[in-house]
Amino acid sequence: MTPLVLASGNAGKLREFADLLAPMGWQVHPQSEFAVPEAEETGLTFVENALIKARNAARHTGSPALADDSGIEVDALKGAPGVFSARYAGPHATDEENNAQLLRALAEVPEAQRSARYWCVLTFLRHADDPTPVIVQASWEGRVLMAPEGEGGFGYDPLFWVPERQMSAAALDKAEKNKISHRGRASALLLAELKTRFS
Ligand SMILES: O=c1nc[nH]c2c1ncn2[C@H]1C[C@H](O)[C@@H](COP(=O)(O)OP(=O)(O)OP(=O)(O)O)O1
Ligand SMILES: [Mg+2]
Repeated sequence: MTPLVLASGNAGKLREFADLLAPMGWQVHPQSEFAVPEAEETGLTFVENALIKARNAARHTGSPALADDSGIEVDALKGAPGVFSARYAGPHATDEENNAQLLRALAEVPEAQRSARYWCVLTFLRHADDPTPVIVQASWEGRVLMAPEGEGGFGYDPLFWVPERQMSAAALDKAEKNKISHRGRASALLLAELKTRFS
């Protein structure tokens, strides 16, 4: 069977996708296994960046590729950091640096005005020149906490309060996060669309 290349270098995403894509019954390999060079994320939208990443991986491997472009949109910051979430504190920022940057930006903002949501766009390309990629997206509503809470997850999860569970995303267990998150719901949409189109 042709392997599917997962066009991401983010260990947190890769862990979540291991479970989320299991129902696909497809052999999924992270792009690191093929030494795919990192693509420059020059898009202004999640869709553009996800296409750039999937195309780059498909081009370098000759295999179908799936990419995830995601981030957090904070209302009090007019949607920032958005597509720049991974680079919020600088071009090679760590999760801790990005979280510290977000807390600084929101230092004067009270709890009631800290609404935010995660976005996740997934793109699937059969090959690098695929003119009809599968594109799905989903969001997840929450709020930015005043201080980090919880030990799990990755990225902004310690700062992301999940109203429907009354805990931070980092305090959710991983199956629970996958059930309700932006990535979990985008993955469900992707699997449904792949089934309709290709079976
Ligand atoms: O469920 C999540 N829980 C916490 N944080 C999250 C989540 N989902 C996205 N995020 C944050 C991480 C990063 O700051 C940015 C994604 O940036 P994004 O460019 O899509 O990913 P990345 O550069 O880490 O890896 P790659 O591009 O190789 O997939 O949003
Ligand atoms: Mg990235």
